[in-house]
Amino acid sequence: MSGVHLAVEGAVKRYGRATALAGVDLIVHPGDRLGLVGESGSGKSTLGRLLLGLEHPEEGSVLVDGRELRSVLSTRSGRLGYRRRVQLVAQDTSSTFDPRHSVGDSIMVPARLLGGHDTAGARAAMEQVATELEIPLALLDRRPDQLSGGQRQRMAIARALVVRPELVVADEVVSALDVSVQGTVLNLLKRYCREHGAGLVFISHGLPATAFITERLVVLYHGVVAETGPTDQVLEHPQDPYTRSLVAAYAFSDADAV
Ligand SMILES: Nc1ncnc2c1ncn2[C@@H]1O[C@H](COP(=O)(O)OP(=O)(O)OP(=O)(O)O)[C@@H](O)[C@H]1O
Repeated sequence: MSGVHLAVEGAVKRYGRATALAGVDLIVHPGDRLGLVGESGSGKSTLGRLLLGLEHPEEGSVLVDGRELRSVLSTRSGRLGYRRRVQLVAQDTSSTFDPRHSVGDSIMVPARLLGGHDTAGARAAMEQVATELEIPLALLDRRPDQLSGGQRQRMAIARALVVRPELVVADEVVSALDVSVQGTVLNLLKRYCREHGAGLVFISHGLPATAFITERLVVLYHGVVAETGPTDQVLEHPQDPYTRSLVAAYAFSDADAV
């Protein structure tokens, strides 16, 4: 796997009068496990959508392997290629799965469309990824409403990983889960990235989960990058006042939990 190199340069994104991103620079190297943290409204999800090419900046650019993402996505083959390489796992699994179909059927859609598998190949790819994610195969026949939140989240990860993406953008994927289930989901995601050399952009409010799974942190504050650096370094020696307050709150809630 060669890996995806993404560069965001001077990205500005506004929604009406709200400025979600006010000039953001960011590089995602192949195989990077990067955390995007910051308070609600700081622009994390917007930046994630820019990386996925679901939206484009009004100013500045997003480059994939040195090419403008917008132009890569302008052709059908470019879109399919990029969707195969870069996959989103969202928190809201209700939009990931069609309530009328089994989750297995939904997982086979990208396997066929993006992975190029026929039906038998898509089934084999699905069963392989389910096994990797420790999903009992019988659960694949269930509809989404017949699964627990944790099971559904794991299925959403399976749907993203079935095409063997080189980069996974995970937006608040564990925030709604019990702490015990969070650990399992984080471990499975981390294992995929390690075993396949895949990159990860992990968007989260939760510093403990982000610290566990990432190697580098980008702290967003009001649509700008307040601080960036190796995860351990940022958490142990935060330089920016906002990062300090974020880390202090984390240390406090950690002490609280003991
Ligand atoms: N589709 C949209 N329409 C209008 N405003 C939006 C839209 N998406 C984001 N915003 C605004 O842009 C700003 C950044 O939002 P964004 O969702 O990127 O932040 P976030 O850090 O991911 O927050 P959260 O953690 O709450 O998801 C906010 O002020 C938000 O209200």
